[in-house]
Amino acid sequence: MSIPAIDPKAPAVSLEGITKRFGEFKALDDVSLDLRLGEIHALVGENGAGKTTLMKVLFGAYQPTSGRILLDGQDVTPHWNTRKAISHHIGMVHQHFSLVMEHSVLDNVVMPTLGWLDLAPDWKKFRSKLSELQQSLGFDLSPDRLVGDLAVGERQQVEILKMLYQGAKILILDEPTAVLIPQQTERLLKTLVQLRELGYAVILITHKLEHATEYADTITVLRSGQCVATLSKGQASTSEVAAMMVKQEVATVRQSRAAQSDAPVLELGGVSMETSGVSVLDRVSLKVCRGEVVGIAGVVGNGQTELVDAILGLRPLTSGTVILDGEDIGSSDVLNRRAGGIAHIPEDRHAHAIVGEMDLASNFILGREGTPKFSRHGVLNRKRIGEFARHSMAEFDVRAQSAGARIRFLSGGNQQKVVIGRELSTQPKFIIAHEPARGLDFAATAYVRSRLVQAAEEGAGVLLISSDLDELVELSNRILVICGGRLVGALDSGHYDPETLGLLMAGVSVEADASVKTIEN
Ligand SMILES: Nc1ncnc2c1ncn2[C@@H]1O[C@H](COP(=O)(O)OP(=O)(O)OP(=O)(O)O)[C@@H](O)[C@H]1O
Repeated sequence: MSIPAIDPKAPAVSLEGITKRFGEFKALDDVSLDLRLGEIHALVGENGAGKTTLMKVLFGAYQPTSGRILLDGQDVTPHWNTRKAISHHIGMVHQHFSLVMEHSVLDNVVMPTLGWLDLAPDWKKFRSKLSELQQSLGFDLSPDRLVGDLAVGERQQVEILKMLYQGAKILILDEPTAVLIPQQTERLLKTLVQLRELGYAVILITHKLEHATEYADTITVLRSGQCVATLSKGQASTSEVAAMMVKQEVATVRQSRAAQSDAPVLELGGVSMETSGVSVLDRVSLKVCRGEVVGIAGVVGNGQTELVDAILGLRPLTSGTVILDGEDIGSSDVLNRRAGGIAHIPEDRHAHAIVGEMDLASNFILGREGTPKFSRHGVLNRKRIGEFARHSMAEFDVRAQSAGARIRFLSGGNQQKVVIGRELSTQPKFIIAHEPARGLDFAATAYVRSRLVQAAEEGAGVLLISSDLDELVELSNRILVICGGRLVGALDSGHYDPETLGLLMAGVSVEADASVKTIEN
């Protein structure tokens, strides 16, 4: 029997007329997409456009309501599921990694491939196979390290290794750069290009449109569950793709123009913190005044999370003072600090900001259930909570079926908008915004940034902690640089030189002019 030649141009996967309903709601409406081996295919669209849902259909996590999934021309739709998808060489890295933190890199990569009957697994062989795989990708993870001890970029490498080890040739990555710092992002994109050269097909769900226009061979644009364009490389510019994605006007973002007062709304004096005897914050002193946005730049893991914990009262200080609006709040607990006017947009919404099983309305008032606005004599005023939620949904453009929908069924970006809406609607004196635009599409990002500036102009002080330098430069009236738990530099607006910022972030001392203050403790 002769072996049929494979046409490299033929689609490896075709999704034909996929419709997906959740109850009455149509998340996907007759969407088609062809994916070829040896291509990077970007999938772009606003928050809630249906990108993840479409890929979950391909990965077998959702059954389509109608439409067909074709692999090499064969209809595999009936009873399609994740197990079958993996056996047909399809792999997916979700927005939230599915790794076992207490297990090693080797265990995480190999275990999913072991069956119940593998009574004497050959770990030596697995180890060398993993090592070969790492070499071919230029990864250098110790197989014995616990995944819980790895940085987020390294965990993502484990997810990629896991997919490839399982034999995936069609790789789906859902917003892989959302959690990465710029250097890691560049690294990941290089890996994807390398995989394309090796003949793999990569589907890249992304809000970074420049990544789509620069790296993808094909771009599919989704809007409100429909495919509005399929573009070849070079066919559209980043701003043209952006225009295809949105219906509404995109907010313009600029720095706060509020008259800068000298009265600090938040003041830290010599704040230090230790974890198991190791210094994680070292004599941090800073002031945030009403009307200003102060940016904190730093490589992730240099004390940003601890800084937030110190301000919120989540962990004890070894020394130092925390003053809110002239009042020493060092001995107040978290609830009292929040009641005193601190709002917090946390970096990890799943761990710290939403309760997935609760509905949207309950999430909109989380932490304020007991206030007179929403309850009386311990009984929740459901009508008022519902009205408040519907009003907030409209104001913050949260797209969901209703205020009664469980929040875990919302798209990632819409969940983030709920958190931001909840925190800003308390008219706080001081806002800690930690990676506020993570997972948001570009229009929502612009909107959230403009709302933070608006909050500052209305009199709040904002501390913006971000790994996105563009965001810091765009919004901050001043930028402070944190490295190794210490503030090491302060830059004034108009003097944000990326090179100086990068050097300070890396802990390298710089020759500074008057606009850059290096901070010596
Ligand atoms: N299991 C589910 N039940 C109900 N509705 C759902 C479910 N999964 C997704 N949806 C809805 O389908 C729509 C599309 O969601 P999806 O997660 O695919 O969007 P997305 O384009 O990936 O957005 P984002 O960029 O914010 O991640 C959203 O309105 C979401 O609320």
